[in-house]
Amino acid sequence: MTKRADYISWDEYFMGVALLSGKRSKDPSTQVGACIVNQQNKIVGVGYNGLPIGISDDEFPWDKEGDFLNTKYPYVCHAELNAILNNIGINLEGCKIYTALFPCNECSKAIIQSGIKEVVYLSDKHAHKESAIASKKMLQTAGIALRKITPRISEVVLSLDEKDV
Ligand SMILES: O=c1ccn([C@H]2C[C@H](O)[C@@H](COP(=O)(O)O)O2)c(=O)[nH]1
Ligand SMILES: [Zn+2]
Repeated sequence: MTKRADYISWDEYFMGVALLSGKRSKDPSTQVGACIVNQQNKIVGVGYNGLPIGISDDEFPWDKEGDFLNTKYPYVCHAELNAILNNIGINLEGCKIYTALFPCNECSKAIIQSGIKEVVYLSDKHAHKESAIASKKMLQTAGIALRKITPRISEVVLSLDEKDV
């Protein structure tokens, strides 16, 4: 037998893990997942956007508009920050972070401080916002590589049917 040719690339694998993690998010508008990978291509942290531990995602708002305190924005812990905080207890110096959405300025501060050296992202849908502009400025000044990926495949289908294993 010859080996499979249609296996997914490292980028597709790690972005896929980030996206799968994002499926845990309760945010009705934007589900973000992030996956941190070390220099040996080992996953060392994952996260998604969600409320901090102990804060009920049924009691706090998920609205985007209205009075600030009645929106999700002051409460949600972002995917990239969660991935950093959830890491397996190592120094993240030299790691890469895969994230579905280009990190905001607050996540970028945490990325820089943690020693992560590359940000790999899929969507930059908030590029026009001041937070994204500030974020790029900080990441570029800090010498962090930014790479938008365009996967060869548009989806990865996962069957949970035991017969497909
Ligand atoms: O760096 C980021 C930026 C945003 N998020 C999360 C925070 C929110 O839950 C959504 C953004 O909501 P919109 O409805 O698109 O404004 O994404 C994140 O995890 N990381
Ligand atoms: Zn953020």
